[in-house]
Amino acid sequence: ISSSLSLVRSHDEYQKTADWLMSQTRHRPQVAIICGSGLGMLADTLKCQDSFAYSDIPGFPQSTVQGHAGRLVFGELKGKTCVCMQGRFHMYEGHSLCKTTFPVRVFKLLGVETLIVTNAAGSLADSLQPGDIMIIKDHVNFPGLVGLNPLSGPNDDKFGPRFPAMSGCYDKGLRCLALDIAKQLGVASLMQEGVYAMVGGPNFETIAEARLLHRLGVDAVGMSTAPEVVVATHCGLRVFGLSLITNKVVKSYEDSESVNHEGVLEVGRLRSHTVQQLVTELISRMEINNNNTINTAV
Ligand SMILES: O=P(O)(O)O[C@@H]1C[C@H](O)[C@@H](CO)O1
Ligand SMILES: Nc1nc2[nH]cnc2c(=O)[nH]1
Repeated sequence: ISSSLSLVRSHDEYQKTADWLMSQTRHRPQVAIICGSGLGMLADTLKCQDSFAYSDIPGFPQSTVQGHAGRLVFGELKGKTCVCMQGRFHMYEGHSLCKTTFPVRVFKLLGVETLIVTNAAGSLADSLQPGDIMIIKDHVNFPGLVGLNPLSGPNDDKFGPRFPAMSGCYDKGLRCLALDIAKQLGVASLMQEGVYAMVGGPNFETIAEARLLHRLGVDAVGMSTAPEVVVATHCGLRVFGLSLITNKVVKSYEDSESVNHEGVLEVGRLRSHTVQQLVTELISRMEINNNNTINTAV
């Protein structure tokens, strides 16, 4: 914990990255999307793209995980300006939590109002099958519960309060809208709301851990998302989250199946079209209050 505190970033560092991006693209995004494992294709739907390798963006961390391309893509989607992270940062890669959430505050400084987080997750709920899409209603931030929190360290009042509330951090209006869209697209049978839990990873769960999470009321488990949502909520972003269920978490000693990352990516490919349709329609129909779209001076 003490080593992660020493890695806290200053407001200037976030601002420098935001200023650099604003000097390189005319897009002024209203919506940010973070793509989970195997879900990088969400960026393909953006028109008039400007894209940047993470390695070229000052201050940006680097992706090290297969299925996370490491590219930031700006573009237009159904009349809204978006920025999409093709690849996120995970605690298990060795990044501090400030680093894993660094882009979220940069998005805030770019004028983003709504954050869409996506991830690949294993299901604990019997009602969730591989290929289903879970709208995240709430989360359990296991690392956060024991003090591994991206907001640890001195609070930056310019971003938000010392003690932010987290009840209601997944916007109810957007969740209802997504369920409505699922009905219209004819994919309602694939979708339900549920509780996501973040564990540290990188190993998948033991059977005893899976049983514990199930008894605690967790519907799906993964290795990301919660820190990004905590930081986004702290700085006042509206959040929508979805988990693509890529596997069932093994809960029985009689079950000989086991999960692997290639299988996780494969389900992402199989469901890419549906996830793209849902996110596109959601962005199209969501109301945005700011008119942050394009800067003609760049
Ligand atoms: O970035 P996400 O949370 O989608 O990635 C999940 C969790 C691990 O990083 C990986 C395991 O296959 O997928
Ligand atoms: N922790 C965890 N993360 C995942 N990401 C995709 N599937 C899983 C899983 O079963 N467990």
